[in-house]
Amino acid sequence: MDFFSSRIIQHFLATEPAWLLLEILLPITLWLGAKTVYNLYFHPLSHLPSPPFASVTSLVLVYYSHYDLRTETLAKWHRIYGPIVRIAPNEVSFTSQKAVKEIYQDPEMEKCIPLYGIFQHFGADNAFTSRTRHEHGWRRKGVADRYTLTYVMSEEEKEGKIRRAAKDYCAFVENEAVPVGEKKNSWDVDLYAANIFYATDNITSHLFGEDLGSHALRQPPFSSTNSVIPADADSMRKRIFAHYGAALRSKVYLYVAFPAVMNVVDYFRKLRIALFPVAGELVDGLDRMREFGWKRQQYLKESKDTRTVAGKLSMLVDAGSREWSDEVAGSELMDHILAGMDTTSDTLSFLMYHISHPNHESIQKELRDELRRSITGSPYDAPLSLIMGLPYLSAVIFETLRVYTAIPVTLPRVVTSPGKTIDGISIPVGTVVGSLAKAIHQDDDIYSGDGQWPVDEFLPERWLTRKGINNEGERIKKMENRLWAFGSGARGCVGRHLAMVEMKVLLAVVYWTYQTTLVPHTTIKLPHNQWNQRRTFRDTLPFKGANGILRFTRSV
Ligand code: HEM
Repeated sequence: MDFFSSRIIQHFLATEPAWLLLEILLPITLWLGAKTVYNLYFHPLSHLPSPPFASVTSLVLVYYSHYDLRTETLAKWHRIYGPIVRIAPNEVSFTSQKAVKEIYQDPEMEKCIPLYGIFQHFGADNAFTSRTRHEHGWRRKGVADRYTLTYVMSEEEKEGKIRRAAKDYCAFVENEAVPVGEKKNSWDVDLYAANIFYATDNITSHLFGEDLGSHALRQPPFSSTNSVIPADADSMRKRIFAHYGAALRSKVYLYVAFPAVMNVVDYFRKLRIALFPVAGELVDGLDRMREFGWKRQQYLKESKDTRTVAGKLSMLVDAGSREWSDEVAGSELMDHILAGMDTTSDTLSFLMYHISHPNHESIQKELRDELRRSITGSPYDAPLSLIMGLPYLSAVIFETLRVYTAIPVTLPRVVTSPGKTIDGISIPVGTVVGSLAKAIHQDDDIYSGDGQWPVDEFLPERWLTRKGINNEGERIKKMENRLWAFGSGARGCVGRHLAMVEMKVLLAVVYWTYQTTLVPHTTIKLPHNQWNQRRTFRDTLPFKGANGILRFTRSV
């Protein structure tokens, strides 16, 4: 070793700097050149269409991701290059229905780790982060029965928790938002706050029961000496605002582009958690939510109320099953909290913002007319089945999920079995493949109604049956089947029915009661920076630079 290093040092001292530089740069250049030639001409994916440089280096995608342009760029590439695009040397994006089926319904496809690993909690995987179908299947089975449409509907019909949360929402608007004018019928509302409080109260009450829910919209209805039950709504609100840390989540693209490097980063993250379990994670805003979930789960172990998701999981832990432990159950519950907060509230925010714009007044009017026509008494007491069946309300939500998909990005999977073909193309083991809702939802054949409704416009009427035209039911069924806002296959969204019930109930109550409009100028200072910080809002909102305030005026 000494001999070797002294030879290197001698060589280093004896060589002209220019030559030295050449000696270093030449092998690097040759290596890069060889890799470029390989990627362009000899790689098994080299025959696929690809934008300039994308098939040579992942840095092209990293560049677009860094500037929040990845999703838009991929959708554009698909428009130019067709349904199969090689978007990086080792990554292919697909949009056809056949491909989506072959990727997301194939149990041998694995989740792209370490990307999904960053959603682990308490050092444990959950259904969402599980890599293989074996790791995923039993976790999903443990919770799935608490999220079927029948279960969600019958719980709501019996308990009315979601409708109570909608009532809390209106109380929040009228008691806590900023009043406008003298008439006492108009309020300027921090839309992000109202919607995320609503979504969080709902998912936490579904997971832990109403008493142990987050109570962010209204003060807890009772005083309690139990430290698990929040003493006031304010502390919960602060927790919610802080949950979306800048942390690793905003850099997810690095996990796909540089898995080896991110594996090292991940190793140290896991080491920290292993050394300091639970408390080791209490380092950012998200950890305060973790603390919230963990405490409730521990508390619920005593109550044995198996109607809630947490109660059901406690039962599985108690039953001594090999797989379920406190940490695994905690990780699952925590994932549901996070998965149920932003997605549902962002969708609501996009929708409400869109229909509050002066150009889209007619959509809001049509929605209100339908609600006023159909719901005769108080909207809080309207039968759930009536709300769920309203065609225009459904159409507006479907169109929002299509145009402003809360998760519009690629859902990456890794090919693990040799001989895999997708859309007729043979894909080597180790390739990252995926699809993205943003591109799928632009499918002209499915969504344009033979050119009547351009796919890049927000037109709820595409979801309604036209009079005097045959096969309208079939046309709409096809659109619903192609709608990919909730993903698909065994790993598609488990909470989709809960989300749909929450959204329909809130929109029915709000648009029965109020008219909402944009507020171009406001002096209100928001107690959070979500409108600037979050990629979803920065990229997706129809009104970039939106101030986040919506005016609610009681309808006469
Ligand atoms: C509008 C609202 C929602 C949207 C757009 C949405 C979207 C999605 C999507 C696209 C996936 C698939 C991710 C992937 O394959 O990588 C997913 C998975 C998931 N979602 Fe949702 N979601 C919503 C609401 C909810 C709610 C309310 C919950 C409450 C529990 C929830 C829980 C989950 C879970 C646990 C998974 C992982 C499922 C698994 O891997 O087995 N989501 N969601």
